[in-house]
Amino acid sequence: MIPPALEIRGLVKTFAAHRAVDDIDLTVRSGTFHGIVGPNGAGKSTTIGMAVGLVTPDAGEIRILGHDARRERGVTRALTGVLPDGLDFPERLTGAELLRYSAGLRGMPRAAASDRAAELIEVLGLTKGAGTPLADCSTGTRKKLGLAQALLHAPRLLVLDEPFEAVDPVSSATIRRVLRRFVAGGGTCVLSTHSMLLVEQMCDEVTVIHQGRVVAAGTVAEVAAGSNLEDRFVELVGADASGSAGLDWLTGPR
Ligand SMILES: Nc1ncnc2c1ncn2[C@@H]1O[C@H](COP(=O)(O)OP(=O)(O)OP(=O)(O)O)[C@@H](O)[C@H]1O
Repeated sequence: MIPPALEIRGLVKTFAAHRAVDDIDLTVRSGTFHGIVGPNGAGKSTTIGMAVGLVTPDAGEIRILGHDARRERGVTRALTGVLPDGLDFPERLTGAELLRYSAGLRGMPRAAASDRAAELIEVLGLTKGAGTPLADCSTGTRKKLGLAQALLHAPRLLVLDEPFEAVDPVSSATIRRVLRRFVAGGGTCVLSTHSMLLVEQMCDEVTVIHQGRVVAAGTVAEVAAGSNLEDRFVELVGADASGSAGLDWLTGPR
């Protein structure tokens, strides 16, 4: 039996007195698209960061395709491609240099890395970004370069933190096609997003996180529970009427 692409048990992370991730369990089946959703500050990025080794957990177990992420760090790192929150890049490198640098860090043969990088640059519309220092690239271009970096070594598990944020609709359509082909070819993709439409269109399963805890998980239809996902999400994370009162200085007659 194929092990889950990602299996998280009892994950905990506390920042000062704030428990950002509070005993999270999460299973991502191999060969699926899995969405992680939750309001701002819910703990999505912290969970993803721990899953891929960028944030140290206080407690919990993480397995990637059956391998213990702590004890078999080299193996899990090779199996995983990551688009992290924040995109902390070496800012003086150009996009093409970033991809060469990443390939070098992963020990990829130079010729293969160069061919793959050229293809990713072409497919993702990164010709300009490839020759521009990262510091001078637009937010969307940086996102696409981050995605190219995550794909370059042909991982089996892709973990993407808000991959479509700031990306234009044409590039977004391209990225969706690439990701669908990746999953159709047996890969697994986990992504965090604020777009319920995206989850409905792309994901097989979804996990809803609220205040550091999983409040719902299952197929998109199961979580939506007969409603549309957006309405169900608002219900799950506590619908309120913020915005309908106050601000009279802004909304009243002048
Ligand atoms: N390095 C840190 N130091 C202190 N607090 C942190 C740190 N990283 C995250 N937090 C806090 O942990 C909580 C969860 O943050 P996280 O970024 O995981 O949420 P998120 O669900 O990804 O939010 P968003 O949708 O706004 O990106 C927040 O209250 C945040 O302020």
